Amino acid sequence: MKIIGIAGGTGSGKSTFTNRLKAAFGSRIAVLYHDNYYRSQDSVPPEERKKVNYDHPDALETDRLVRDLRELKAGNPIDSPVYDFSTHNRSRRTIHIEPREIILVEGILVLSDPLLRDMLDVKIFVEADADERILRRVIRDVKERGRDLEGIVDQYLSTVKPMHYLYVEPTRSLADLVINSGMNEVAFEVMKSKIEKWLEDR
Ligand SMILES: Nc1ncnc2c1ncn2[C@@H]1O[C@H](COP(=O)(O)OP(=O)(O)O)[C@@H](O)[C@H]1O
Ligand SMILES: O=c1ccn([C@@H]2O[C@H](COP(=O)(O)O)[C@@H](O)[C@H]2O)c(=O)[nH]1
Repeated sequence: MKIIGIAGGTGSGKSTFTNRLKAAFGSRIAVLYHDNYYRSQDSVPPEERKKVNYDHPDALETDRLVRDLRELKAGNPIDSPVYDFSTHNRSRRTIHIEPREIILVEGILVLSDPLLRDMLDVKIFVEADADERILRRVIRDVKERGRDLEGIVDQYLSTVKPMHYLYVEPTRSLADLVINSGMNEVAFEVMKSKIEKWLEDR
């Protein structure tokens, strides 16, 4: 089994790149989203949840993600948690994931944790200018994550931006490949060929 990590700032194009690879290989690839491993906020009142720093590594249950990857590597299926951004909380649902030859792991901080990073066969960092990333985030968070403009701006300035420069950006230098867009055709072809080769060789 090969594990590919896809990191990068919010709105950089990680999901775009991940989804393109997933679409090319279908059920031969499984995807684990680090976002789904945000900690449960059951004990935090709904109004307080907005103030949590979701861009600090401690907000994520990365040790569970590492355990789940180890299970998949050992040939066992897992039940991944599912996170609901509209309520800032883990949902009651889980996603059953069977072991696959290729696993993609996507999230802003997948290159930050040493245990997780050491499990990755390829480390990718997707970059994009900060202004483009925040503009994309505004549109996405309003349309898909039930947010309002004021809340997005407050959160961006208080936590998302400072944490990006503290924890996300420094992992760029740990990547094997730095790509300038999730739509980058050359990077897509390179990764597609690499995955095809892995699948042929097994
Ligand atoms: N190169 C691009 N050009 C235009 N829009 C893009 C590009 N990359 C991503 N987007 C759009 O920006 C939004 C955020 O991209 P996404 O891949 O979800 O980012 P991330 O997963 O890194 O947060 C999505 O609506 C996506 O369609
Ligand atoms: O309850 C939450 C949990 C996370 N976030 C934000 O999500 C992004 C990471 O997701 P991307 O898809 O990479 O943008 C992170 O910057 C957190 O701030 C949230 O808003 N609420």
